[in-house]
Amino acid sequence: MNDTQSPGREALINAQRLVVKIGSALLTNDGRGLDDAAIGEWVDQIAALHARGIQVVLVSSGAVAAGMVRLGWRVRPSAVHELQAAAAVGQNSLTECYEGHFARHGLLTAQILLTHDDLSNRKRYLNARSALRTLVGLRVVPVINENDTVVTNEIRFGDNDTLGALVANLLEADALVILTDQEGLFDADPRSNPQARLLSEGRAEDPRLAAVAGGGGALGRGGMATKVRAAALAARSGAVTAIASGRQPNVLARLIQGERLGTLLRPERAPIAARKRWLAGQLQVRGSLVLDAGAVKVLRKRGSSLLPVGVKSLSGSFVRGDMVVCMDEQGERVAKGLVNYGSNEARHILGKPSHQIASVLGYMEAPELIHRDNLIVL
Ligand SMILES: Nc1ncnc2c1ncn2[C@@H]1O[C@H](COP(=O)(O)OP(=O)(O)O)[C@@H](O)[C@H]1O
Ligand SMILES: N[C@@H](CCC(=O)OP(=O)(O)O)C(=O)O
Repeated sequence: MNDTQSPGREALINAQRLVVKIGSALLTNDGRGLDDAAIGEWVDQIAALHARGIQVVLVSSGAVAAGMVRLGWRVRPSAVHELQAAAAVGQNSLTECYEGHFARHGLLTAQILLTHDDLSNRKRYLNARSALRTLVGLRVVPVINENDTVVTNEIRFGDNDTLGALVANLLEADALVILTDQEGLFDADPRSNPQARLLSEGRAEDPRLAAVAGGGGALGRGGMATKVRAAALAARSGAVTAIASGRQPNVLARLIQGERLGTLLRPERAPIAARKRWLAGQLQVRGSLVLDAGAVKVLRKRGSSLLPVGVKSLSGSFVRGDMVVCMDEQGERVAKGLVNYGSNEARHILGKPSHQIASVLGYMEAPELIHRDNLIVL
């Protein structure tokens, strides 16, 4: 750890998968339309993380604000149909803007518009999850927003903080980074309290945070209240949340280096424990593996990862990232976990030592079939 690193920020330093949310307050040049230069800089930062092998999924607001400018509207409408129209016009500009900037780095983007239904309906949730995982695996940067044009008032997330947290859950991201127009969460709204002090760290589920977090500005929607709630949601799957200013130079890389920037809100449980709890409750089982006695023993006694060498047979049809159940040779359930290889690939490597994976499959995704962080012993 170097001088600028702060203890407690290890979860960010080690993050392999990030959800970065950029808010309307930041994206839209004080209501003058999308801030193309600023967007270009965030894209440069995301591309730099990407080049280091860190997966980044972007949740970007700004459609309504950009659409308003294109339509020549000076005041944000309150009628839902007008907001929907503005979002439809503005989403085009937003997509175009990101696509152009990511193309400078040779990166593809994918536009994903989600509604509440997509994440609460089990089937659509799993579809969204596998589409996002596939895109990330293809090294495409997903750019997500709420599908404002088809949602009605009652079901809309409204703010993208909540959407960002749900996406962090969906992808079991290590961290949710919320970039906004303030340095972080203060002990009072700094717009109305110049004496307000920045809170550097806290627990995502601390009930006292809700009391200090107020509403949003003219362009943004949720303010800090929704960011604090988003941190609690993200914590359910073990993600830490950082709330920081998008105007800080190189903010993403600095956060990932562990620099004490913005506000860090940590999950109650250790990330791995929270993540396992989440995994246990959330995912549909797609297949099963039969383990030999040695593998059963190390899973139960040492909490080890499951290597292909300890697996005797498999059934079901699953893809990388799906949940499977592990059983002993007598049919007793031993563990559940997320596989690193789909059933078609896994079949070829069962019973084989990990150093042979690359020669059998032509590539190696990981030496283990299920990593211990993704494994729940039953
Ligand atoms: N305790 C607080 N600390 C910091 N900002 C706060 C706090 N309470 C309310 N706010 C307001 O939240 C705003 C950021 O939220 P919002 O306008 O929704 O932005 P975004 O579009 O980035 O989500 C700030 O500009 C600030 O006025
Ligand atoms: N989906 C909306 C985003 C709503 C919004 O402004 O959210 P936030 O940035 O969280 O305050 C849009 O693109 O305009």
